[in-house]
Amino acid sequence: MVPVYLRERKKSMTMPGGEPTNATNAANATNATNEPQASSSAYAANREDRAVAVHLLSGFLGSGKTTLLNQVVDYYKAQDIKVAIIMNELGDVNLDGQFIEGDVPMAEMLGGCICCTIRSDLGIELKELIEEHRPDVVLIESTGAANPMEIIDAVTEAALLMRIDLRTIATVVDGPELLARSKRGGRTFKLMQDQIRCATDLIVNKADKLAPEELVEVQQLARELNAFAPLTVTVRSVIDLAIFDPTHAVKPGAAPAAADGSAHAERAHPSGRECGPGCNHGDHDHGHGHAHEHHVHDHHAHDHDHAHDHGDAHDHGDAHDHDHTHDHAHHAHESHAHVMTLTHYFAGPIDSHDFEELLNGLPQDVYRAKGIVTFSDTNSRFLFQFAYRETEFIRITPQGEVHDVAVFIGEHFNKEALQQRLAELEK
Ligand SMILES: Nc1nc2c(ncn2[C@@H]2O[C@H](COP(=O)(O)OP(=O)(O)OP(=O)(O)O)[C@@H](O)[C@H]2O)c(=O)[nH]1
Repeated sequence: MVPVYLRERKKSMTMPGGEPTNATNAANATNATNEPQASSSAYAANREDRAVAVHLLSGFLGSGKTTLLNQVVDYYKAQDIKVAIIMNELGDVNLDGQFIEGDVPMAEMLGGCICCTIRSDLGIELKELIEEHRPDVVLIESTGAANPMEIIDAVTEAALLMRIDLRTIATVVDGPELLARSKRGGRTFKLMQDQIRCATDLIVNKADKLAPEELVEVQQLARELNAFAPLTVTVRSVIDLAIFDPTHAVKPGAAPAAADGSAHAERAHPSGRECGPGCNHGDHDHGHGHAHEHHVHDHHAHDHDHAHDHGDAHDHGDAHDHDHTHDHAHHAHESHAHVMTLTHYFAGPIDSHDFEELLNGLPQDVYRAKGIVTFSDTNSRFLFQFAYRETEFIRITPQGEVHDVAVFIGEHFNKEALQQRLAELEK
């Protein structure tokens, strides 16, 4: 048995697209070619005078955030726009970051989630990154388990310390997974809903895995949660990257024109753009420049709204959080405290068939895994990606020292049993 996909790693992480559905074709047909805008070089020349644009990439585990991030990085590099990255992983290793080219400054925030356990570090990381590297743009890729509202808070708080401008909250929606979770309910579905509500831009990804009628259903679901954000249906997160263009003007205190050219209402998001009705920041009246002063006083209101925001009858995870003095970080953590990780470092090469068998037999509760493995039978190293029962193997030739490691993410799975199975592979 040969691994499902074997592909040579390209220099960039951008993946080739799958077979798009008709709907995706239609959506992508409206996309621009992602050619740099003419004014970008002039923009780069004036970098000392401006606030640093910050874009947040949100979306559930394995939805396609890194796939998007790699495209955005390439887009910036082609325009001489200096980009820096903050990558946050629940596990102890940053596998995605290993394939970002070395000249892109990157801060790794590992072993916790920036929306709760290491939230206070985000401002520090941002400040250090900006002071040291003076980027034009910072991309923040949060963990898929993060509640974006908390990250928005952290970024806007950081704006008290430095000139930054939160422009975009792009939420990548795993189309098939959203659909499946919408039938089951539960905390993960609630988290996905929060991520959609807070988006200024919605990217409904993995359209290649949806039948046309399912695609319609997913779009309706997303639209019910967030009627304002421009929505693009994608395969491999391929979108019109103009929303990330730093010359893409954002009028202070108001939503800019959408990527599709439509106008937005005046209700202000911390990014200056529009978000869904359940996103508490819609009520904050944040605008660029003066938004942040108001923000720190609004935490009680935020907690209050968030705690009462139970669209999901099955979800009792936050039910006790009605106490307004409740700690912010703890509160955020409640929304994904059920998500757990296991990081395993391999002692040596393993058999590819045995490993594939292990992945295929993972319990349903493990919904994401990724890592680097060396196969004894193929004598090559591979990056593997396992997202919702689908596995990809990509042949890699890492530069420098890279460990063989696997990170598993899921809910209440039996860590010991999995650890034992992994150990057996090494025998
Ligand atoms: N079939 C299909 N697979 C996709 C698509 N987009 C991304 N993938 C695959 O889904 C897996 C996860 O993609 P990533 O971009 O790493 O997802 P992520 O959101 O960054 O994942 P985390 O960092 O773990 O939260 C990878 O194997 C991708 O190649 C898509 O449109 N269709």
